[in-house]
Amino acid sequence: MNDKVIETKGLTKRFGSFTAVDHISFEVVRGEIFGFLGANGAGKTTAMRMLCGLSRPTEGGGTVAGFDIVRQSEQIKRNIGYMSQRFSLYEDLKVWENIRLFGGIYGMGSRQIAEKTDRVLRRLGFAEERNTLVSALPLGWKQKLAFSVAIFHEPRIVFLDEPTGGVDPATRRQFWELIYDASERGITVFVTTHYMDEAEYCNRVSIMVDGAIRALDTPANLKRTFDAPNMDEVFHRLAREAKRGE
Ligand SMILES: Nc1ncnc2c1ncn2[C@@H]1O[C@H](COP(=O)(O)OP(=O)(O)OP(=O)(O)O)[C@@H](O)[C@H]1O
Repeated sequence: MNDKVIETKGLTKRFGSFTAVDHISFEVVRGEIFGFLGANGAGKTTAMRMLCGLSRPTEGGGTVAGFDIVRQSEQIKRNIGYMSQRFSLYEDLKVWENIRLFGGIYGMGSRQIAEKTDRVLRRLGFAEERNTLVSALPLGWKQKLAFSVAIFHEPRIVFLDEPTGGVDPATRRQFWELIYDASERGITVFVTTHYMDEAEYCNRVSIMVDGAIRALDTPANLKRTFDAPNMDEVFHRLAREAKRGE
């Protein structure tokens, strides 16, 4: 089995004469937690949309979960998980209804969904909240539920776009315990974040500056290379090079 869950070569996106993503090439392997960092406007969302089969590269290409991002974008959409702060759960549906809905979208049968729902709710400590409307849950709980829903169909990879925006460090750590669980089960996690404590939790981190990948390594190696005490310092040193304003 191919251990590479993402492989890109020269992946590029231009909007007119503006190059939003500029020839990025990298690989991510099975079970890896890969942090995708960059200042506002660096090109993260544009790159992630291409990886998810939602936007066609202008040049270059790659594979995700074994599928070609240009020719097999439909298969990619069915075989990945996705969660963002902006798009996740339906607030006016109950906890179990959200799970059923997303399980169905990803093609799971009702029997399978029902069995797995119990397991997932128990694991989250949410068994009592099964019939609660999502709108009534605290933000940190919503995020944990949204993550569990995104991986409910056991995709090979889950894309997380700033999944923990707006929550305190203690709740973020609980969220990351779920990420580690998923990674131990072999699910690859591709995560964008603006929180540098989260960057420290990743196996490897890439930092984009003006559309290009400027650094890519483990947090420990990045700190050594840039002679910095923490990822915050590494990030700001590179982000300062950016020509694109906020
Ligand atoms: N559809 C589009 N048409 C023209 N320019 C675009 C389009 N989408 C993105 N851009 C530009 O491409 C650049 C990269 O944007 P992108 O949203 O990928 O950055 P980002 O790193 O995700 O930033 P943020 O952290 O703010 O979400 C920005 O300068 C943005 O204005």
